[in-house]
Amino acid sequence: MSRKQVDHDYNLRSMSNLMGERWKKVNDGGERSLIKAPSSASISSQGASAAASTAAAPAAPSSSTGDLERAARKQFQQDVTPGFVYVLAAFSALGGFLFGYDTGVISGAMLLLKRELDLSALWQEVLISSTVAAAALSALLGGFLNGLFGRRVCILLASFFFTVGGIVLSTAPGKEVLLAGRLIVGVGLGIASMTVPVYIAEASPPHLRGQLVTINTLFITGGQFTASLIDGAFSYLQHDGWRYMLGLSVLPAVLQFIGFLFLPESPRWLIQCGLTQKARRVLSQIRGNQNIDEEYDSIKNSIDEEDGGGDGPVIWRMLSYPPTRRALLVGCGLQMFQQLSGINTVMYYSATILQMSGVRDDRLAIWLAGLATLTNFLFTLLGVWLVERVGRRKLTLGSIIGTCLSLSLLAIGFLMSAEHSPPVTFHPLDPSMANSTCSKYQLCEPCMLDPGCGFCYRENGSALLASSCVPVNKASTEHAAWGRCSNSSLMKDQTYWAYNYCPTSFSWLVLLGLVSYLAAFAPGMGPMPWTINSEIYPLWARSTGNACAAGVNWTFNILVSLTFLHLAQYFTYFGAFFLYSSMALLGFFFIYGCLPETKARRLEEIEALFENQLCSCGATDSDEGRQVEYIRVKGSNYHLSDNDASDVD
Ligand SMILES: O[C@H]1[C@H](O)[C@@H](O)[C@H](O)[C@@H](O)[C@H]1O
Repeated sequence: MSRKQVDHDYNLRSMSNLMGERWKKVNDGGERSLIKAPSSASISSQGASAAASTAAAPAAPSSSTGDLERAARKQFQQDVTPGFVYVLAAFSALGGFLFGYDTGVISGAMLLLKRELDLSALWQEVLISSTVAAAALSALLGGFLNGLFGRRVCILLASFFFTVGGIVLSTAPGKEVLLAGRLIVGVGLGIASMTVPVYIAEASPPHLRGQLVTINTLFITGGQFTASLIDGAFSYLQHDGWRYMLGLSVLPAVLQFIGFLFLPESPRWLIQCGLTQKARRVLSQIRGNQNIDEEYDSIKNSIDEEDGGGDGPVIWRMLSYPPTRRALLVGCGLQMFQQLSGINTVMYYSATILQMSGVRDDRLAIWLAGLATLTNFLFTLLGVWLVERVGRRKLTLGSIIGTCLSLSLLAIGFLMSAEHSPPVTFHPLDPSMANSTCSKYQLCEPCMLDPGCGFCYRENGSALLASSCVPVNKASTEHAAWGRCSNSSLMKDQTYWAYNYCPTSFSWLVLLGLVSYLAAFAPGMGPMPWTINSEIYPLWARSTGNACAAGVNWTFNILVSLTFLHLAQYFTYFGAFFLYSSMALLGFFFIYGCLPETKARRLEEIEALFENQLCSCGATDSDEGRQVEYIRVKGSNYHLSDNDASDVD
């Protein structure tokens, strides 16, 4: 957009972003657009004086309002967002894709791995959780690396780790090397998960920031969906199928690495490092050679004004400076509640839920579980669409309340299934005469919840016949240790082995709960914790804040996954899902009270939103977006780069 055009047109959008900071001086004559100032404490006084002048100003004649609207429309058409920022976001979000792929693919790969490498339950657990544990630690380290080397180098580093990890995994001769590969991938995951949202947020124009950062979560769920397809496809390859599953991640990783050799560093990080000329060049490149004076000055000024909260390590300064302390609490709280709402348990458990609903074939259940990842993906797309329309706060609140309700539905579904649990009617004798606890159970429910037992039954129409509770085969949970269900060739005549579910006529309720859970969680609670964290910290605290929040996400991820089966064993599935539902309810109150709206604000404005006491947001729920009002403007040469703050009279 040329400077000349700016001289003669009104850029409402830019003004909307600017007016939170100051009123622009204009010449005599014509009309003036007034965007209500944000209502945070620091800016409200300006807003108040402006409102007073609005009230005093005579209403603009409708023809002038029409001119203003036409001018604004014209400006919007000219002010198209350059495509480069989308390219940049897409290449960065490949990090999100790898996040989703690498966390999702392991469940399918494990089915083959445990057979081929004869893995014990402990090794399976170690291989699955090592990646998440490594991610938790490296996310924390990522904060330090981000500050030191910049976002671009960190993304290059993450894609390097993903590539090396993928190669190690696909060529691993044994479980020890597999573990090394999983750890390497985990390091990449941690760094990518905290860097990518920050990089996208710092490069995006304010009106698109939420949408572009949310695309990263869309890529995460896209990665999870792709992983479930690849798992399904390669599960037919009994030999070495897992090598392809785990190795395919190398492709997007290499693509991202090559892309980032050409993509620029974040302009905000460059300014922070004093590389101002380079920052200008990069900003201009990202904005498609539009006039960047005003944006550059605004970033530069706010960085110059930042005092960084005093001396000492960044985390200490963040904790001792109230606005960043509050932002950190909100950011980490959001990530914690995201995981405590049980997303990864629900996703992991979807195959079993489907088996409860009558899908008896294991492979079909794996394919259908892909439907759950597809639902998660599609509803994240809805989040991308909604985030700039309804704002982060409303989206997150709506999502968590839906999540809470659908978790209750899931819990009720499990409760009804347990209440109508089929009885054990047949007590076969253990050939080894060992005294198994399984023979004690009178119902399917407690039998299925005991990790050592499973339910073996015959089905005739809707009737269950000769149902027994027998010990599970220690080497594979797919079979019983002995008897009718010990061998697939014996499991004919409609004889089924249910290891972690019970046949039930209430499965539709559970299925309904699963679908509504994903539909509610995916647009808000899935992406918003990442999106909001990328924008709530001032630049000096951004890497550290995101590192801590990502660390909290990964830590609670592992905590929830590792405790689920124990929870289910002690409190039943009903208890476990009811607990997640209560956590979501707590999360609702936390978000209602503490999360301010950050939509359309400049990153540099957002610190002011945390100046008030924590948990005062619910009381001032009005702080959502800006309103456009009209008053008379004197003259039409409002200038974007005119930074003098002598204000409108
Ligand atoms: O935001 C993501 C997303 O919602 C994923 O589906 C989930 O697996 C991750 O744990 C979460 O951080």
